[in-house]
Amino acid sequence: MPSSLYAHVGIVGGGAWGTALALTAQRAGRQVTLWALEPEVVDDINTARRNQRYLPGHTIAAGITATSALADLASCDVVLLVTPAQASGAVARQLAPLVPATVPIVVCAKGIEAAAAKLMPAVVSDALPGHSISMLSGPTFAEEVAQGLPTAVTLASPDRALGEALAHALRTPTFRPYWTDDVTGVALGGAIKNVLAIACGVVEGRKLGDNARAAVLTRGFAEMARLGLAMGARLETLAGLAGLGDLTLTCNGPLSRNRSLGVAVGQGIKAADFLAGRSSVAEGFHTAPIVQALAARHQVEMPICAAVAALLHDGADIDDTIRALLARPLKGEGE
Ligand SMILES: NC(=O)c1ccc[n+]([C@@H]2O[C@H](COP(=O)([O-])OP(=O)(O)OC[C@H]3O[C@@H](n4cnc5c(N)ncnc54)[C@H](O)[C@@H]3O)[C@@H](O)[C@H]2O)c1
Ligand SMILES: O=P(O)(O)OC[C@H](O)CO
Repeated sequence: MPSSLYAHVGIVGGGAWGTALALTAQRAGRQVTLWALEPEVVDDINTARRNQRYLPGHTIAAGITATSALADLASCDVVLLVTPAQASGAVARQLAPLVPATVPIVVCAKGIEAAAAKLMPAVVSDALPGHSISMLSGPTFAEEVAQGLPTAVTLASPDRALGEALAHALRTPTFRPYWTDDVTGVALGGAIKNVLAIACGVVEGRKLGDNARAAVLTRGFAEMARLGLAMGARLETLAGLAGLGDLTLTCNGPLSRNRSLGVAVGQGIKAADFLAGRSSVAEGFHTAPIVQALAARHQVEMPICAAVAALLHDGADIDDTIRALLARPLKGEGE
């Protein structure tokens, strides 16, 4: 019996993930209104029942209506914000006069805003004062979710009852949300795993071996945990679906755009050249330097993330960077 709460779900963002979440919400028995930036995506969904540009190969069910007008989300019971991190603040500010403050917002972007080095919940809360801001994250390749393959996510809400109600509203037989009140942990885990997935991609592209990938993943998680604890996140969240779970998926799964960027960089291709002409987002590219700023602010060491930022943004030599990482002074594992 589907939950009767949150019967009408608004989704902002017609990319791969917004579209997969629209399919999920519809399967969960919701009426769905999906806002997309590109008029041709709106038209493709409403007329051909597909999103050829961002999620080809899936039929968009009739219960999903696409729109170019954010005002059409005014009557939704909940809004999922599924735009890239760097665009989410601006889009949320456009929503402010349109959507009543009683409507909860669920942020699904995995990044950190560059301008103020702020996590997504703070960015969206500034833009939409009075709204309750939740985060949905976890190991979720849009393609697999769209196929209806089994997937578990974390839904973080400041209010436990809200998180529980949203989880029930979005659950399907194959989409299983767990709830938590650790919004910071979920926001941070989803952002940092993208940077570490680029690092694992570099290992792959440079043919450094499976040992090296396991080392990067594990020591990368130590970096995530260090910053997370300094920022008030809980270790159980970082070790959960939105942290370690997503890190494992993205570092190993060939579907990851972040990992693919890292593979290209490891093969000697410049990040800018790899990303040129792509309309899909690799959030870790933007997140890497911001993580550096946060690490400095909170006085924690994050050498793998720093190496990724240097490779992507400072033109650092790849072999020198790898050598320097390995040559760092030895230390105790828990230090
Ligand atoms: N694709 C996935 O498997 C997946 C899974 C979980 C989370 N996410 C996260 O969801 C977010 C969206 O990613 P995606 O994969 O759906 O996108 P995508 O790469 O498929 O497409 C890019 C999207 O960004 C939109 N966009 C670009 N500039 C914009 C702007 N200025 N204002 C509004 N929209 C703009 C485009 O219209 C398009 O919808 C990212 O933070 C990503 O990390 C993605
Ligand atoms: O393709 P990526 O690297 O953006 O990863 C997609 C999702 O975040 C995986 O959970």
